[in-house]
Amino acid sequence: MSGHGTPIPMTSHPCGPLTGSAEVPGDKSISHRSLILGAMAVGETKISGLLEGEDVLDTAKAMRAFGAEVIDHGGGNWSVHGVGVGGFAEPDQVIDCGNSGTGVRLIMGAMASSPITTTFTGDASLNKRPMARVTDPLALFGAQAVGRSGGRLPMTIVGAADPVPVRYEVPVPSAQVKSAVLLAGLNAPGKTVVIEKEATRDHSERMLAGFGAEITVEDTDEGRVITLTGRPELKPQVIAVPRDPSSAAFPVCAALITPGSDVLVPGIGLNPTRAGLFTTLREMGADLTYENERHEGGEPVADLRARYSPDMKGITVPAERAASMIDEYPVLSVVAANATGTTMMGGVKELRVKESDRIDAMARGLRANGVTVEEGEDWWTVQGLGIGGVPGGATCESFLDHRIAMSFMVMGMGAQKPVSVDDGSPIATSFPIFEPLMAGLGASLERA
Ligand SMILES: O=C(O)C1=C[C@@H](OP(=O)(O)O)[C@@H](O)[C@H](O)C1
Ligand SMILES: C=C(OP(=O)(O)O)C(=O)O
Repeated sequence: MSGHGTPIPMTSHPCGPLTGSAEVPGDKSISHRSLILGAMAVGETKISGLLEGEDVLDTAKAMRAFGAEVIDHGGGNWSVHGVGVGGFAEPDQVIDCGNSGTGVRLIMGAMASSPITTTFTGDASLNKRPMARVTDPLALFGAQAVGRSGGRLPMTIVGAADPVPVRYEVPVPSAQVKSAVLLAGLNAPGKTVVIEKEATRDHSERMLAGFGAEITVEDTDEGRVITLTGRPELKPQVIAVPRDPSSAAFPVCAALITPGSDVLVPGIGLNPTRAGLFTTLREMGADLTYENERHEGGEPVADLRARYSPDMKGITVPAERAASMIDEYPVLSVVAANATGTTMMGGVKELRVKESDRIDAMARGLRANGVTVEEGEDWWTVQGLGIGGVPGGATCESFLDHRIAMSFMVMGMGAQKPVSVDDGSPIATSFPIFEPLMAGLGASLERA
């Protein structure tokens, strides 16, 4: 798990064209959900293309601790023999979710309506992140939580012996909170209703329907209203995990800012609740096209083709697009530094409670490398220096945050001087093949 090991300092050198095909790993959000819902189904779920990053491996380990049989068949092929809704055993060990907010919050939801007690912990980053956003609604089901001050991990959840269904309006745009409530609702008799004012990624809703749960989604004046009927028997599924658009963002953005590049990123999930970055890049003038558009496993998929784009312009990113690209703002800010004019990113308060405070982490590293950044509580602007205009030459802190580390590695590829990070080890949480994949395209990454 990241944060427990030795830091890995890394440097990215300015490089020539990036070319070829970038086969990025499976989607992290869908991978977590496949394992968790597989563990709550009756029978064997088969998963191909699972992301074998540390975050997801920690979720696999947790599902074993709750009694599911989780088998790694090699090559991204996994099977999960589930124990059924309400069938979780009480783990006899602390559940360590490493660096993963998704892992810990979804698993808390999945166990909260069962009469078992579980203690959760994580690495130094996860143990700083807010958990009350999940334990508040879980208390409505009858679960109790005792954690550190400020609702932080380590934390013990005493699941509800007699859960009741709830109606809950999610106060922050968060698919993790929405999903935790839905997963808890699975073992509550009756209808659990979750309302979200802004649409967030909908993988849980899609996958619950796929597993045979009774779930409806309505767009109303109060927002998206999701209604789930509790105590279903979930039917095991065969799941092909699409490739992760949040990982695709790195080779795509690297190609846009590196002279002469032409990179194909095949088979990327383009669920509209996830594709905001690509829309934004196209609005900035990026030469980014969708080829071979198709549907796979109920999700829209395309091959992305990104070519060097010397004429990108700064834009105001619509605040209502934030949820559909929330993990992509760090790398977008690197592209913004290589565009002309100012890029304004508003409505992004959530960036401050990710693996790091991502506005602060990016602002520090961008400034150290010669880029002007202004920020407020829920917005930031990046002053573009034009293509190739980033001076570079400095070392950035990654704050145990994979997206920060990878974003600065991308920045180095198009900068005037190399860019370094103090610790690239968190990259393994979501994109374990980042270094060989980028090197295969022509990037020059070095471990110090
Ligand atoms: O549900 C999910 O799989 C995720 C939801 C998002 O978090 P929030 O729910 O905190 O916005 C996102 O940042 C995270 O990487 C994955
Ligand atoms: C925010 C992220 O993940 P998590 O919340 O699962 O730690 C991310 O992957 O960018």
